[in-house]
Amino acid sequence: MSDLFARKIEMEYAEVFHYPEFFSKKEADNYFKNLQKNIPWQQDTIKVFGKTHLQPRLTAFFASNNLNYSYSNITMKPHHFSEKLKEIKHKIETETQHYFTSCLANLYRDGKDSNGWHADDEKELGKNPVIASVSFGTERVFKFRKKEDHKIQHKMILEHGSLLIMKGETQHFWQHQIPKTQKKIGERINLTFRNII
Ligand SMILES: O=C(O)CCC(=O)C(=O)O
Ligand SMILES: [Fe+2]
Repeated sequence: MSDLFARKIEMEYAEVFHYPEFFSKKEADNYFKNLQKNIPWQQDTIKVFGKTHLQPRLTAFFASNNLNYSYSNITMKPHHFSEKLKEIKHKIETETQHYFTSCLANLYRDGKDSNGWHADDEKELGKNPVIASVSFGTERVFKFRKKEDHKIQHKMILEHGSLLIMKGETQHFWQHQIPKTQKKIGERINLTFRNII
């Protein structure tokens, strides 16, 4: 383990760790530019209460196996990991000693793009999934709320170059979201590494 600073977030029935400077500013700038340009971003349609909508962000899915990832009525087929994505994955694996097969990438184009309340609790992620979430570009608010009492919330900022680890029972007890904002803001790229078996 290196001497990277991490803090454990004080939330009950959760194991959440935040590394605000997992990548240096320079590394994060380079990754942002590369990923923005080279990821094959797509915008999917999702069905909510029988109505179809465009998803409020762009996404792409990568895996080292050929397993699809399905959520919100979407099934994503994996692309192969690029060398840059492999580099990022390797650094996270070395630091955390958790290993990942897959990565869901999100591009939030501006403050109107968002990710609604959900838990990453799909069966194919296993019982207590470890999810490693890296952020590049404009910082955004990230919120948790307790599944059994939506008034119990925890709010944090995910900075350029930061890493957030969610593990243990977090997905059983908490949902998370990236809310929309009225602010005039730029793009943010998020990579969530997962183990899909
Ligand atoms: O953009 C983020 O930080 C969160 C992404 C997320 O929760 C997801 O893709 O499941
Ligand atoms: Fe999520």
